[in-house]
Amino acid sequence: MTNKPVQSLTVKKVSEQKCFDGWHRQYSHWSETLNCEMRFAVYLPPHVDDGEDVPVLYWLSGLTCTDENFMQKAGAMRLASDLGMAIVAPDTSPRGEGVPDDPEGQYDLGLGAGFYVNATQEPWSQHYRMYDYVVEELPALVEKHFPVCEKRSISGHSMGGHGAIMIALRNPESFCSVSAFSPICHPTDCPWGHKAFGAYLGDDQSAWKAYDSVELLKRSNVSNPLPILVDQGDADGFLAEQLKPESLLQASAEKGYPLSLRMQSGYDHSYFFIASFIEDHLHFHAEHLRG
Ligand SMILES: N[C@@H](CCC(=O)N[C@@H](CS)C(=O)NCC(=O)O)C(=O)O
Repeated sequence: MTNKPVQSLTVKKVSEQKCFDGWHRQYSHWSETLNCEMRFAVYLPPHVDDGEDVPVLYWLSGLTCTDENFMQKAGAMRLASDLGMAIVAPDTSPRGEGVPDDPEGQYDLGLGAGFYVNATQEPWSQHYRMYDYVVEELPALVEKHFPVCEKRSISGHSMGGHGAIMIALRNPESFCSVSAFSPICHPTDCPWGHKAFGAYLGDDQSAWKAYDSVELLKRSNVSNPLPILVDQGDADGFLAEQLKPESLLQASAEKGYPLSLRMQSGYDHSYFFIASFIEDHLHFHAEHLRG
């Protein structure tokens, strides 16, 4: 049994490294939303040591990741330090004893595969509420414990790219900009989405649409659109079957919603691709966070 702490919204520092004059830290905390102990990572630029409140970029990772993949592989911290931007990277699912996993042990359901939705089906619904965690609990924790201002942007990769675009389209007032690498653009129309949404949300596919970026874009308000930047490698092995950026592009064209989709020649699905373009994304967000 997990020991549930009496006080919510408390955090415990579990690691700390100085990096480009700022700090990379990991924190653990009890999540009321996910009903388990969680860990997240934060990069704080040197500006916070001078008493400045900084804007935050939330980063959502893909299948199999934890809070560590982005921080260790993307190479984002040098520029985040220069730009005075904090980065917060949560885990990709609830974790720990009593949290169910895919009965078949596959990587694309259960642990490491929360898909940023609120599960409604057994056995998932007690813990798999990553939508509420990212939209509500995590920002509340971050804004309570770190010297950040209320300016937020969001980005992510693959399953996390789906999470970033979907969450931003559902909460446009909460973010200044959104970007994604290789996002799962249309989860209601690909095998990863069918497997996860079927398990977490049930067989009624009308319930899936609330978490599908293409469906959300079709229904979005274009009068004040959020800036969206998407990078996609054309040598990505998941592109045709799972990612479907052409569906997002078509919805944005039909709706008249501005979207910048850049196809990048020769790049695959890995963090080598993310590392190659992360600085463009940080500059993009910095521009909109400043505005
Ligand atoms: N090839 C992986 C598929 C999962 C995958 O490619 N995960 C991506 C996100 S969808 C990732 O970022 N992996 C971790 C890493 O590269 O550090 C597998 O079969 O386990």
